[in-house]
Amino acid sequence: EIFTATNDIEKLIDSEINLYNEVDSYIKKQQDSLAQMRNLLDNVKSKMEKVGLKGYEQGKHPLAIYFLVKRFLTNWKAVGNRIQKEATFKANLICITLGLPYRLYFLDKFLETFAHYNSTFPNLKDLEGSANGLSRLQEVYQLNRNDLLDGKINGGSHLGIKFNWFDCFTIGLASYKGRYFQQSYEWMKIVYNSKDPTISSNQRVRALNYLASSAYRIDKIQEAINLTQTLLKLNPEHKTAKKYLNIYEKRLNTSTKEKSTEDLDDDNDDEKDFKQIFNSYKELCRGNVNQKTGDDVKLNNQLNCYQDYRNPRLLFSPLNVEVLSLQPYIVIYHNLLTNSEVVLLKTLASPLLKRAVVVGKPDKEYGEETTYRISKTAWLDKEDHPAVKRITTLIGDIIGLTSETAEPLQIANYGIGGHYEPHLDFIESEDKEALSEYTSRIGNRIATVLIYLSNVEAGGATVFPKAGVRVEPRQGSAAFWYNMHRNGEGNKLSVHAACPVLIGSKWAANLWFREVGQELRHTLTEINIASAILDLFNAETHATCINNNLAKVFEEM
Ligand SMILES: O=C(O)CCC(=O)C(=O)O
Ligand SMILES: [Fe+2]
Repeated sequence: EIFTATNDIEKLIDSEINLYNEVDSYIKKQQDSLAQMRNLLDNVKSKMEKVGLKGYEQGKHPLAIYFLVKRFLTNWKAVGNRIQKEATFKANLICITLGLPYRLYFLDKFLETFAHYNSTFPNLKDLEGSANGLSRLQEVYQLNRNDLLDGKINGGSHLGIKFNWFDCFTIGLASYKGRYFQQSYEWMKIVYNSKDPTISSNQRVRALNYLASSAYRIDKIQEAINLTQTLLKLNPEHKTAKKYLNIYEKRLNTSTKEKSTEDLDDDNDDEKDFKQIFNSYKELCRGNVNQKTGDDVKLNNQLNCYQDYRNPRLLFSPLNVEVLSLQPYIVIYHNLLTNSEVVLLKTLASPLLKRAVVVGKPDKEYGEETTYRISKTAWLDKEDHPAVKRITTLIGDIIGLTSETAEPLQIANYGIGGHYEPHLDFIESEDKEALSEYTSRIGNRIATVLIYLSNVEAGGATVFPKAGVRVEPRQGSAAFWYNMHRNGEGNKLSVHAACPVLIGSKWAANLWFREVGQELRHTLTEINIASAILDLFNAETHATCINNNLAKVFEEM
Protein backbone atom coordinates (compact mmCIF):
# COMPACT_ATOMS: atom_id res chain seq x y z
CA GLU A 1 0.00 0.00 0.00
CA ILE A 2 1.01 3.60 -0.45
CA PHE A 3 -0.79 5.40 2.35
CA THR A 4 1.26 3.76 5.14
CA ALA A 5 4.58 5.65 4.61
CA THR A 6 5.44 9.19 3.53
CA ASN A 7 8.31 7.80 1.48
CA ASP A 8 5.88 6.17 -0.89
CA ILE A 9 3.66 9.23 -0.94
CA GLU A 10 6.62 11.34 -2.05
CA LYS A 11 7.26 8.88 -4.88
CA LEU A 12 3.68 9.23 -5.87
CA ILE A 13 3.96 13.00 -5.87
CA ASP A 14 7.01 12.73 -8.13
CA SER A 15 5.15 10.36 -10.39
CA GLU A 16 2.29 12.74 -10.70
CA ILE A 17 4.57 15.58 -11.72
CA ASN A 18 6.41 13.32 -14.16
CA LEU A 19 3.20 12.12 -15.62
CA TYR A 20 1.93 15.65 -15.99
CA ASN A 21 5.12 16.72 -17.75
CA GLU A 22 5.15 13.66 -19.96
CA VAL A 23 1.56 14.07 -21.10
CA ASP A 24 1.94 17.82 -21.38
CA SER A 25 4.96 17.47 -23.63
CA TYR A 26 3.18 14.82 -25.64
CA ILE A 27 0.21 17.11 -26.18
CA LYS A 28 2.47 20.00 -27.16
CA LYS A 29 4.30 17.80 -29.63
CA GLN A 30 1.00 16.56 -30.97
CA GLN A 31 -0.23 20.12 -31.30
CA ASP A 32 2.93 21.09 -33.18
CA SER A 33 2.68 18.04 -35.30
CA LEU A 34 -0.99 18.62 -36.01
CA ALA A 35 -0.28 22.22 -36.89
CA GLN A 36 2.34 21.02 -39.32
CA MET A 37 -0.06 18.50 -40.75
CA ARG A 38 -2.73 21.18 -41.06
CA ASN A 39 -0.21 23.20 -43.00
CA LEU A 40 0.61 20.36 -45.35
CA LEU A 41 -3.03 19.61 -45.88
CA ASP A 42 -3.97 23.25 -46.50
CA ASN A 43 -1.14 23.46 -48.94
CA VAL A 44 -2.32 20.48 -50.97
CA LYS A 45 -5.91 21.77 -50.82
CA SER A 46 -4.88 25.10 -52.24
CA LYS A 47 -3.04 23.31 -55.05
CA MET A 48 -6.10 21.17 -55.75
CA GLU A 49 -8.25 24.27 -55.91
CA LYS A 50 -5.82 26.24 -58.02
CA VAL A 51 -6.18 23.79 -60.91
CA GLY A 52 -9.69 25.07 -61.35
CA LEU A 53 -11.12 21.86 -62.81
CA LYS A 54 -13.45 19.87 -60.60
CA GLY A 55 -13.57 16.10 -60.10
CA TYR A 56 -13.25 13.92 -63.17
CA GLU A 57 -12.91 16.97 -65.43
CA GLN A 58 -9.25 16.94 -64.40
CA GLY A 59 -8.80 13.56 -66.05
CA LYS A 60 -9.52 15.06 -69.46
CA HIS A 61 -6.87 17.75 -69.33
CA PRO A 62 -3.23 16.75 -69.83
CA LEU A 63 -1.83 19.53 -67.63
CA ALA A 64 -4.31 18.82 -64.86
CA ILE A 65 -3.32 15.14 -65.00
CA TYR A 66 0.36 16.01 -64.79
CA PHE A 67 -0.27 18.20 -61.72
CA LEU A 68 -2.49 15.55 -60.14
CA VAL A 69 0.27 12.96 -60.44
CA LYS A 70 2.81 15.47 -59.15
CA ARG A 71 0.66 16.25 -56.09
CA PHE A 72 0.74 12.60 -55.13
CA LEU A 73 4.51 12.43 -55.48
CA THR A 74 5.16 15.59 -53.49
CA ASN A 75 2.34 16.92 -51.31
CA TRP A 76 0.58 13.68 -50.49
CA LYS A 77 3.88 11.99 -49.89
CA ALA A 78 4.69 14.68 -47.32
CA VAL A 79 1.32 14.19 -45.64
CA GLY A 80 1.93 10.44 -45.65
CA ASN A 81 5.35 10.81 -44.03
CA ARG A 82 3.86 13.02 -41.37
CA ILE A 83 1.19 10.48 -40.61
CA GLN A 84 3.76 7.75 -40.45
CA LYS A 85 5.51 9.77 -37.75
CA GLU A 86 2.31 9.95 -35.75
CA ALA A 87 2.45 6.24 -35.49
CA THR A 88 5.79 6.18 -33.70
CA PHE A 89 5.91 4.07 -30.63
CA LYS A 90 6.10 7.23 -28.50
CA ALA A 91 2.41 7.72 -29.05
CA ASN A 92 1.73 4.14 -28.23
CA LEU A 93 3.90 4.36 -25.15
CA ILE A 94 1.71 7.11 -23.77
CA CYS A 95 -1.32 5.00 -24.41
CA ILE A 96 0.23 2.16 -22.50
CA THR A 97 1.28 4.43 -19.63
CA LEU A 98 -2.22 5.74 -19.28
CA GLY A 99 -3.69 2.32 -19.62
CA LEU A 100 -5.43 3.26 -22.87
CA PRO A 101 -5.84 0.78 -25.70
CA TYR A 102 -2.57 0.12 -27.52
CA ARG A 103 -3.47 2.41 -30.40
CA LEU A 104 -6.06 5.09 -30.50
CA TYR A 105 -8.73 4.11 -32.95
CA PHE A 106 -8.54 7.17 -35.15
CA LEU A 107 -4.81 6.63 -35.63
CA ASP A 108 -5.38 3.11 -36.85
CA LYS A 109 -8.06 4.12 -39.30
CA PHE A 110 -5.87 6.92 -40.56
CA LEU A 111 -2.98 4.60 -41.25
CA GLU A 112 -5.18 2.01 -42.82
CA THR A 113 -6.57 4.52 -45.29
CA PHE A 114 -3.10 5.64 -46.17
CA ALA A 115 -1.67 2.16 -46.56
CA HIS A 116 -4.58 1.25 -48.77
CA TYR A 117 -4.16 4.24 -51.08
CA ASN A 118 -0.41 4.02 -51.01
CA SER A 119 -0.37 0.84 -53.05
CA THR A 120 -2.31 2.57 -55.83
CA PHE A 121 -0.57 5.95 -55.64
CA PRO A 122 1.26 7.13 -58.75
CA ASN A 123 5.02 6.66 -58.69
CA LEU A 124 7.94 8.30 -60.48
CA LYS A 125 7.23 6.27 -63.59
CA ASP A 126 3.77 7.83 -63.74
CA LEU A 127 5.21 11.33 -63.47
CA GLU A 128 7.66 10.55 -66.25
CA GLY A 129 4.81 9.04 -68.27
CA SER A 130 2.66 12.16 -67.92
CA ALA A 131 5.59 14.42 -68.78
CA ASN A 132 6.34 12.19 -71.74
CA GLY A 133 2.70 12.52 -72.86
CA LEU A 134 2.90 16.30 -72.54
CA SER A 135 6.11 16.51 -74.56
CA ARG A 136 4.56 14.37 -77.29
CA LEU A 137 1.48 16.58 -77.35
CA GLN A 138 3.70 19.63 -77.61
CA GLU A 139 5.52 18.11 -80.58
CA VAL A 140 2.56 16.72 -82.48
CA TYR A 141 0.17 19.63 -81.92
CA GLN A 142 2.82 22.34 -81.82
CA LEU A 143 1.66 23.49 -78.41
CA ASN A 144 2.90 26.93 -77.53
CA ARG A 145 5.55 26.77 -74.82
CA ASN A 146 4.60 30.05 -73.19
CA ASP A 147 1.00 28.94 -72.99
CA LEU A 148 2.09 25.70 -71.31
CA LEU A 149 4.24 27.64 -68.86
CA ASP A 150 1.17 29.64 -68.08
CA GLY A 151 -1.00 26.57 -67.51
CA LYS A 152 -2.98 26.62 -70.72
CA ILE A 153 -3.07 24.81 -74.03
CA ASN A 154 -2.85 26.79 -77.26
CA GLY A 155 -4.94 29.74 -76.23
CA GLY A 156 -7.40 27.60 -74.25
CA SER A 157 -8.54 28.59 -70.81
CA HIS A 158 -6.05 28.89 -67.97
CA LEU A 159 -5.65 26.31 -65.30
CA GLY A 160 -4.85 28.25 -62.16
CA ILE A 161 -1.48 26.58 -61.97
CA LYS A 162 1.84 27.47 -63.55
CA PHE A 163 5.06 25.61 -64.29
CA ASN A 164 7.98 26.03 -61.92
CA TRP A 165 11.57 25.07 -62.67
CA PHE A 166 10.94 21.47 -61.58
CA ASP A 167 8.11 21.10 -64.12
CA CYS A 168 10.25 22.63 -66.87
CA PHE A 169 13.05 20.22 -66.01
CA THR A 170 10.72 17.20 -65.93
CA ILE A 171 9.20 18.04 -69.29
CA GLY A 172 12.56 19.02 -70.73
CA LEU A 173 13.93 15.64 -69.74
CA ALA A 174 10.93 13.84 -71.25
CA SER A 175 11.42 15.84 -74.46
CA TYR A 176 15.10 14.93 -74.50
CA LYS A 177 14.33 11.25 -74.05
CA GLY A 178 11.68 11.49 -76.78
CA ARG A 179 14.34 13.10 -79.03
CA TYR A 180 12.43 16.37 -79.35
CA PHE A 181 15.66 18.32 -79.01
CA GLN A 182 14.37 21.77 -79.94
CA GLN A 183 11.91 21.40 -77.09
CA SER A 184 14.39 20.05 -74.56
CA TYR A 185 16.73 22.89 -75.52
CA GLU A 186 14.06 25.48 -74.72
CA TRP A 187 12.85 23.86 -71.48
CA MET A 188 16.36 23.34 -70.11
CA LYS A 189 17.28 26.90 -70.98
CA ILE A 190 14.44 28.12 -68.76
CA VAL A 191 15.70 25.96 -65.89
CA TYR A 192 19.30 27.05 -66.35
CA ASN A 193 18.39 30.74 -66.45
CA SER A 194 15.85 30.58 -63.66
CA LYS A 195 16.44 32.83 -60.68
CA ASP A 196 14.42 30.56 -58.42
CA PRO A 197 16.42 30.13 -55.20
CA THR A 198 15.06 26.63 -54.66
CA ILE A 199 17.14 25.15 -57.51
CA SER A 200 20.18 23.41 -56.11
CA SER A 201 23.47 23.98 -57.89
CA ASN A 202 23.47 20.30 -58.68
CA GLN A 203 20.15 20.63 -60.49
CA ARG A 204 21.39 23.62 -62.43
CA VAL A 205 24.38 21.61 -63.63
CA ARG A 206 22.12 18.78 -64.70
CA ALA A 207 19.97 21.21 -66.68
CA LEU A 208 23.09 22.71 -68.24
CA ASN A 209 24.26 19.28 -69.31
CA TYR A 210 20.97 18.54 -71.11
CA LEU A 211 20.92 22.05 -72.53
CA ALA A 212 24.36 21.62 -74.08
CA SER A 213 23.53 18.22 -75.47
CA SER A 214 20.23 19.46 -76.93
CA ALA A 215 21.99 22.45 -78.49
CA TYR A 216 24.39 20.07 -80.22
CA ARG A 217 21.53 17.97 -81.57
CA ILE A 218 19.87 20.99 -83.14
CA ASP A 219 23.10 22.08 -84.75
CA LYS A 220 23.97 24.89 -82.36
CA ILE A 221 27.48 23.47 -82.09
CA GLN A 222 29.28 26.58 -80.89
CA GLU A 223 26.66 27.12 -78.21
CA ALA A 224 26.98 23.48 -77.12
CA ILE A 225 30.74 24.03 -76.72
CA ASN A 226 30.31 27.25 -74.71
CA LEU A 227 27.72 25.68 -72.45
CA THR A 228 29.87 22.64 -71.82
CA GLN A 229 32.82 24.86 -70.96
CA THR A 230 30.65 26.69 -68.44
CA LEU A 231 29.58 23.35 -67.06
CA LEU A 232 33.19 22.26 -66.61
CA LYS A 233 33.92 25.47 -64.74
CA LEU A 234 31.06 24.76 -62.36
CA ASN A 235 31.96 21.13 -62.02
CA PRO A 236 35.48 20.27 -63.25
CA GLU A 237 35.01 16.64 -62.22
CA HIS A 238 31.93 16.12 -64.40
CA LYS A 239 32.06 12.58 -65.73
CA THR A 240 30.97 12.98 -69.34
CA ALA A 241 31.36 16.67 -70.13
CA LYS A 242 35.01 16.43 -71.20
CA LYS A 243 34.28 13.57 -73.53
CA TYR A 244 31.37 15.45 -75.12
CA LEU A 245 33.34 18.66 -75.41
CA ASN A 246 35.81 16.73 -77.58
CA ILE A 247 33.04 15.42 -79.79
CA TYR A 248 31.48 18.88 -80.17
CA GLU A 249 34.80 20.48 -81.06
CA LYS A 250 35.54 17.81 -83.62
CA ARG A 251 32.15 18.37 -85.18
CA LEU A 252 32.73 22.12 -85.38
CA ASN A 253 35.95 21.52 -87.27
CA THR A 254 34.24 19.35 -89.86
CA SER A 255 33.46 21.53 -92.85
CA THR A 256 29.82 22.17 -93.68
CA LYS A 257 30.24 20.61 -97.09
CA GLU A 258 31.48 17.34 -95.69
CA LYS A 259 28.70 17.36 -93.19
CA SER A 260 25.96 17.75 -95.75
CA THR A 261 27.17 14.84 -97.90
CA GLU A 262 27.45 12.79 -94.74
CA ASP A 263 23.88 13.65 -93.89
CA LEU A 264 22.74 12.73 -97.38
CA ASP A 265 24.33 9.31 -97.08
CA ASP A 266 22.52 8.77 -93.84
CA ASP A 267 19.22 9.41 -95.50
CA ASN A 268 18.61 6.13 -97.25
CA ASP A 269 15.28 5.51 -98.95
CA ASP A 270 13.71 3.69 -96.02
CA GLU A 271 14.61 6.49 -93.69
CA LYS A 272 13.25 9.11 -96.08
CA ASP A 273 10.01 7.18 -96.42
CA PHE A 274 9.79 6.93 -92.65
CA LYS A 275 10.35 10.67 -92.24
CA GLN A 276 7.71 11.42 -94.85
CA ILE A 277 5.20 9.16 -93.16
CA PHE A 278 5.95 10.79 -89.85
CA ASN A 279 5.59 14.32 -91.12
CA SER A 280 2.36 13.50 -92.87
CA TYR A 281 1.13 11.79 -89.69
CA LYS A 282 1.74 14.93 -87.64
CA GLU A 283 0.14 17.20 -90.23
CA LEU A 284 -2.93 14.97 -90.40
CA CYS A 285 -3.13 14.84 -86.61
CA ARG A 286 -3.12 18.64 -86.57
CA GLY A 287 -6.03 18.58 -88.98
CA ASN A 288 -4.17 19.54 -92.15
CA VAL A 289 -5.76 17.00 -94.44
CA ASN A 290 -4.21 18.02 -97.71
CA GLN A 291 -1.11 16.05 -96.96
CA LYS A 292 -0.99 13.39 -99.63
CA THR A 293 2.12 11.38 -100.18
CA GLY A 294 2.52 9.04 -103.15
CA ASP A 295 0.68 9.17 -106.47
CA ASP A 296 -1.78 6.42 -105.83
CA VAL A 297 -4.12 8.61 -103.93
CA LYS A 298 -5.47 10.94 -106.57
CA LEU A 299 -8.78 9.13 -106.43
CA ASN A 300 -9.08 9.78 -102.77
CA ASN A 301 -9.83 13.45 -102.95
CA GLN A 302 -13.52 12.95 -103.05
CA LEU A 303 -15.74 12.33 -100.12
CA ASN A 304 -18.56 9.98 -100.98
CA CYS A 305 -21.38 8.32 -99.22
CA TYR A 306 -24.21 5.89 -99.71
CA GLN A 307 -26.74 4.00 -97.71
CA ASP A 308 -26.25 0.31 -97.36
CA TYR A 309 -29.28 -1.91 -96.86
CA ARG A 310 -28.25 -4.88 -98.95
CA ASN A 311 -27.87 -7.08 -95.93
CA PRO A 312 -31.29 -8.15 -94.60
CA ARG A 313 -30.23 -7.04 -91.15
CA LEU A 314 -29.97 -3.51 -92.46
CA LEU A 315 -33.27 -3.47 -94.33
CA PHE A 316 -35.19 -1.28 -91.93
CA SER A 317 -32.30 0.77 -90.78
CA PRO A 318 -29.79 1.20 -93.56
CA LEU A 319 -26.24 2.03 -92.65
CA ASN A 320 -24.73 5.33 -93.69
CA VAL A 321 -21.42 4.56 -95.34
CA GLU A 322 -18.82 7.17 -96.16
CA VAL A 323 -16.04 6.21 -98.55
CA LEU A 324 -12.82 7.99 -97.66
CA SER A 325 -10.36 6.24 -99.90
CA LEU A 326 -10.37 3.62 -102.62
CA GLN A 327 -6.68 2.83 -102.60
CA PRO A 328 -6.50 1.55 -99.94
CA TYR A 329 -10.20 1.03 -99.44
CA ILE A 330 -11.23 2.95 -96.31
CA VAL A 331 -14.83 3.61 -95.28
CA ILE A 332 -16.72 4.81 -92.25
CA TYR A 333 -19.90 3.18 -91.03
CA HIS A 334 -21.85 5.84 -89.22
CA ASN A 335 -23.78 4.91 -86.06
CA LEU A 336 -22.92 1.26 -86.32
CA LEU A 337 -23.37 0.59 -82.60
CA THR A 338 -25.99 1.95 -80.24
CA ASN A 339 -25.10 3.83 -77.08
CA SER A 340 -26.05 0.88 -74.90
CA GLU A 341 -23.83 -1.45 -76.93
CA VAL A 342 -20.95 1.00 -76.51
CA VAL A 343 -21.53 1.23 -72.76
CA LEU A 344 -21.72 -2.55 -72.49
CA LEU A 345 -18.41 -3.09 -74.30
CA LYS A 346 -16.65 -0.55 -72.10
CA THR A 347 -18.14 -2.06 -68.95
CA LEU A 348 -17.06 -5.57 -69.97
CA ALA A 349 -13.54 -4.38 -70.81
CA SER A 350 -12.88 -2.02 -67.88
CA PRO A 351 -11.77 -4.56 -65.29
CA LEU A 352 -9.59 -6.34 -67.86
CA LEU A 353 -7.58 -3.35 -69.14
CA LYS A 354 -3.80 -3.79 -69.17
CA ARG A 355 -0.93 -1.77 -70.64
CA ALA A 356 -1.00 -2.39 -74.38
CA VAL A 357 1.78 -4.31 -76.04
CA VAL A 358 2.53 -4.76 -79.72
CA VAL A 359 2.74 -7.95 -81.70
CA GLY A 360 6.01 -6.64 -83.14
CA LYS A 361 7.86 -9.01 -85.38
CA PRO A 362 6.61 -12.55 -85.01
CA ASP A 363 10.17 -13.67 -84.40
CA LYS A 364 10.19 -11.58 -81.24
CA GLU A 365 8.39 -12.57 -78.13
CA TYR A 366 4.70 -11.66 -78.22
CA GLY A 367 3.84 -8.60 -76.28
CA GLU A 368 6.39 -5.83 -76.12
CA GLU A 369 5.72 -2.69 -74.08
CA THR A 370 6.76 0.32 -76.12
CA THR A 371 6.60 4.08 -76.06
CA TYR A 372 5.14 4.22 -79.56
CA ARG A 373 1.92 2.66 -78.35
CA ILE A 374 0.52 4.13 -75.15
CA SER A 375 -2.86 2.79 -74.13
CA LYS A 376 -4.49 0.06 -72.13
CA THR A 377 -6.26 -2.79 -73.88
CA ALA A 378 -8.46 -5.76 -73.12
CA TRP A 379 -9.62 -8.67 -75.26
CA LEU A 380 -13.28 -9.69 -75.43
CA ASP A 381 -13.97 -13.08 -76.88
CA LYS A 382 -17.14 -13.97 -78.77
CA GLU A 383 -17.90 -16.45 -76.02
CA ASP A 384 -17.51 -13.83 -73.27
CA HIS A 385 -20.89 -12.22 -73.92
CA PRO A 386 -23.64 -12.72 -76.48
CA ALA A 387 -23.34 -9.05 -77.49
CA VAL A 388 -19.70 -9.52 -78.52
CA LYS A 389 -20.71 -12.42 -80.72
CA ARG A 390 -23.64 -10.52 -82.21
CA ILE A 391 -21.56 -7.42 -82.96
CA THR A 392 -18.72 -9.44 -84.48
CA THR A 393 -21.07 -11.38 -86.73
CA LEU A 394 -22.97 -8.24 -87.76
CA ILE A 395 -19.75 -6.50 -88.74
CA GLY A 396 -18.63 -9.53 -90.73
CA ASP A 397 -21.94 -9.50 -92.59
CA ILE A 398 -21.70 -5.81 -93.34
CA ILE A 399 -18.17 -5.83 -94.69
CA GLY A 400 -18.69 -9.13 -96.47
CA LEU A 401 -15.96 -11.07 -94.68
CA THR A 402 -16.34 -14.10 -92.47
CA SER A 403 -15.90 -13.38 -88.78
CA GLU A 404 -15.22 -17.05 -88.09
CA THR A 405 -11.49 -16.45 -88.21
CA ALA A 406 -11.59 -12.93 -86.73
CA GLU A 407 -9.58 -12.20 -83.59
CA PRO A 408 -11.38 -11.42 -80.34
CA LEU A 409 -12.50 -7.81 -80.02
CA GLN A 410 -9.69 -5.63 -78.67
CA ILE A 411 -10.91 -2.73 -76.55
CA ALA A 412 -8.46 0.15 -76.15
CA ASN A 413 -8.47 3.13 -73.82
CA TYR A 414 -5.97 5.94 -74.40
CA GLY A 415 -4.87 8.19 -71.53
CA ILE A 416 -2.83 11.39 -71.44
CA GLY A 417 -1.03 11.82 -74.75
CA GLY A 418 -2.07 8.23 -75.53
CA HIS A 419 -1.31 7.29 -79.12
CA TYR A 420 -0.15 4.64 -81.54
CA GLU A 421 2.47 5.82 -83.99
CA PRO A 422 2.28 4.93 -87.71
CA HIS A 423 2.20 1.19 -88.18
CA LEU A 424 0.79 -1.58 -90.33
CA ASP A 425 -1.72 -4.00 -88.88
CA PHE A 426 -0.53 -6.98 -90.90
CA ILE A 427 2.63 -8.74 -89.84
CA GLU A 428 5.76 -8.56 -91.93
CA SER A 429 8.87 -10.54 -91.31
CA GLU A 430 12.09 -11.48 -93.03
CA ASP A 431 11.93 -14.65 -91.03
CA LYS A 432 9.62 -16.79 -93.14
CA GLU A 433 9.37 -19.54 -90.58
CA ALA A 434 8.31 -17.20 -87.80
CA LEU A 435 5.86 -15.49 -90.12
CA SER A 436 4.30 -18.75 -91.14
CA GLU A 437 3.97 -19.71 -87.52
CA TYR A 438 1.96 -16.53 -86.90
CA THR A 439 -0.16 -16.87 -90.02
CA SER A 440 -0.44 -20.62 -90.60
CA ARG A 441 -3.72 -21.20 -88.82
CA ILE A 442 -5.84 -18.19 -89.76
CA GLY A 443 -3.58 -16.10 -91.97
CA ASN A 444 -2.52 -12.48 -91.67
CA ARG A 445 -4.62 -9.45 -90.71
CA ILE A 446 -6.42 -8.85 -93.96
CA ALA A 447 -8.74 -6.07 -92.75
CA THR A 448 -9.43 -3.92 -89.71
CA VAL A 449 -12.66 -2.58 -88.27
CA LEU A 450 -12.05 0.14 -85.72
CA ILE A 451 -15.14 1.06 -83.73
CA TYR A 452 -15.08 4.31 -81.78
CA LEU A 453 -16.50 3.88 -78.30
CA SER A 454 -16.23 7.55 -77.37
CA ASN A 455 -15.93 11.02 -78.81
CA VAL A 456 -12.65 12.81 -78.13
CA GLU A 457 -12.66 16.51 -77.27
CA ALA A 458 -9.39 17.24 -79.05
CA GLY A 459 -6.87 15.02 -80.80
CA GLY A 460 -7.14 11.25 -81.02
CA ALA A 461 -7.97 11.03 -84.73
CA THR A 462 -7.06 7.95 -86.73
CA VAL A 463 -4.88 9.01 -89.65
CA PHE A 464 -3.51 7.31 -92.77
CA PRO A 465 -0.34 9.21 -93.69
CA LYS A 466 0.06 7.63 -97.14
CA ALA A 467 -3.59 7.83 -98.11
CA GLY A 468 -3.91 11.34 -96.67
CA VAL A 469 -6.98 10.32 -94.71
CA ARG A 470 -8.06 11.49 -91.28
CA VAL A 471 -10.93 9.97 -89.31
CA GLU A 472 -12.33 11.74 -86.26
CA PRO A 473 -13.62 9.47 -83.52
CA ARG A 474 -17.43 9.53 -83.27
CA GLN A 475 -18.94 7.32 -80.62
CA GLY A 476 -20.68 4.33 -82.23
CA SER A 477 -19.16 4.82 -85.70
CA ALA A 478 -16.52 2.57 -87.19
CA ALA A 479 -13.73 2.79 -89.72
CA PHE A 480 -13.08 -0.18 -91.98
CA TRP A 481 -10.09 -0.75 -94.22
CA TYR A 482 -8.17 -3.45 -96.01
CA ASN A 483 -4.60 -4.00 -94.94
CA MET A 484 -3.84 -6.45 -97.72
CA HIS A 485 -4.19 -6.71 -101.46
CA ARG A 486 -6.23 -9.46 -103.02
CA ASN A 487 -3.05 -11.22 -104.13
CA GLY A 488 -2.15 -11.74 -100.48
CA GLU A 489 0.48 -9.06 -100.29
CA GLY A 490 0.39 -6.44 -97.60
CA ASN A 491 -0.70 -2.98 -98.73
CA LYS A 492 1.79 -0.46 -97.39
CA LEU A 493 -0.61 2.37 -98.18
CA SER A 494 -2.71 1.14 -95.27
CA VAL A 495 -0.14 2.53 -92.82
CA HIS A 496 -2.08 4.33 -90.10
CA ALA A 497 -1.81 5.79 -86.61
CA ALA A 498 -3.78 6.89 -83.59
CA CYS A 499 -2.98 10.56 -82.95
CA PRO A 500 -2.27 11.45 -79.33
CA VAL A 501 -5.31 12.38 -77.26
CA LEU A 502 -5.03 16.07 -76.49
CA ILE A 503 -8.11 16.64 -74.36
CA GLY A 504 -10.57 14.01 -73.22
CA SER A 505 -10.17 10.29 -73.31
CA LYS A 506 -10.51 7.87 -76.18
CA TRP A 507 -12.08 4.44 -76.27
CA ALA A 508 -11.99 2.27 -79.38
CA ALA A 509 -12.42 -1.37 -80.36
CA ASN A 510 -10.34 -3.18 -82.96
CA LEU A 511 -11.71 -6.15 -84.83
CA TRP A 512 -9.10 -7.81 -86.99
CA PHE A 513 -10.23 -10.08 -89.79
CA ARG A 514 -7.78 -12.76 -90.85
CA GLU A 515 -7.14 -14.15 -94.35
CA VAL A 516 -8.38 -17.69 -93.91
CA GLY A 517 -11.98 -18.07 -95.06
CA GLN A 518 -11.98 -14.85 -97.08
CA GLU A 519 -10.71 -16.47 -100.31
CA LEU A 520 -13.89 -15.79 -102.27
CA ARG A 521 -15.03 -12.84 -100.23
CA HIS A 522 -12.24 -10.31 -100.54
CA THR A 523 -12.95 -10.07 -104.27
CA LEU A 524 -16.39 -8.86 -103.46
CA THR A 525 -15.21 -5.44 -102.32
CA GLU A 526 -15.50 -3.96 -105.76
CA ILE A 527 -18.85 -5.60 -106.31
CA ASN A 528 -19.98 -4.12 -103.03
CA ILE A 529 -18.94 -0.71 -104.19
CA ALA A 530 -20.59 -1.22 -107.58
CA SER A 531 -23.85 -2.17 -105.94
CA ALA A 532 -23.46 0.82 -103.67
CA ILE A 533 -23.42 3.01 -106.74
CA LEU A 534 -26.79 1.60 -107.70
CA ASP A 535 -27.98 2.41 -104.19
CA LEU A 536 -26.88 5.95 -104.70
CA PHE A 537 -29.70 6.49 -107.15
CA ASN A 538 -32.28 5.33 -104.68
CA ALA A 539 -30.99 6.39 -101.33
CA GLU A 540 -30.85 9.71 -99.64
CA THR A 541 -27.31 10.71 -98.94
CA HIS A 542 -26.06 11.08 -95.43
CA ALA A 543 -25.90 14.57 -94.09
CA THR A 544 -22.21 14.41 -93.29
CA CYS A 545 -21.26 13.61 -96.87
CA ILE A 546 -20.26 16.53 -99.00
CA ASN A 547 -20.07 15.14 -102.50
CA ASN A 548 -22.13 12.46 -104.00
CA ASN A 549 -19.89 11.45 -106.82
CA LEU A 550 -18.94 7.85 -106.25
CA ALA A 551 -20.01 7.06 -109.80
CA LYS A 552 -17.59 9.63 -111.13
CA VAL A 553 -14.79 8.05 -109.16
CA PHE A 554 -15.59 4.72 -110.74
CA GLU A 555 -15.42 6.10 -114.23
CA GLU A 556 -11.88 7.17 -113.46
CA MET A 557 -10.79 3.79 -112.11
O1 LIG B 1 -7.13 3.94 -82.20
C1 LIG B 1 -6.85 4.22 -83.37
O2 LIG B 1 -7.24 5.27 -83.89
C2 LIG B 1 -6.02 3.28 -84.18
C3 LIG B 1 -5.59 2.07 -83.42
C4 LIG B 1 -4.77 1.12 -84.21
O3 LIG B 1 -4.38 1.38 -85.29
C5 LIG B 1 -4.44 -0.20 -83.65
O4 LIG B 1 -4.74 -0.44 -82.47
O5 LIG B 1 -3.86 -1.02 -84.38
FE1 LIG C 1 -3.60 -0.34 -86.31
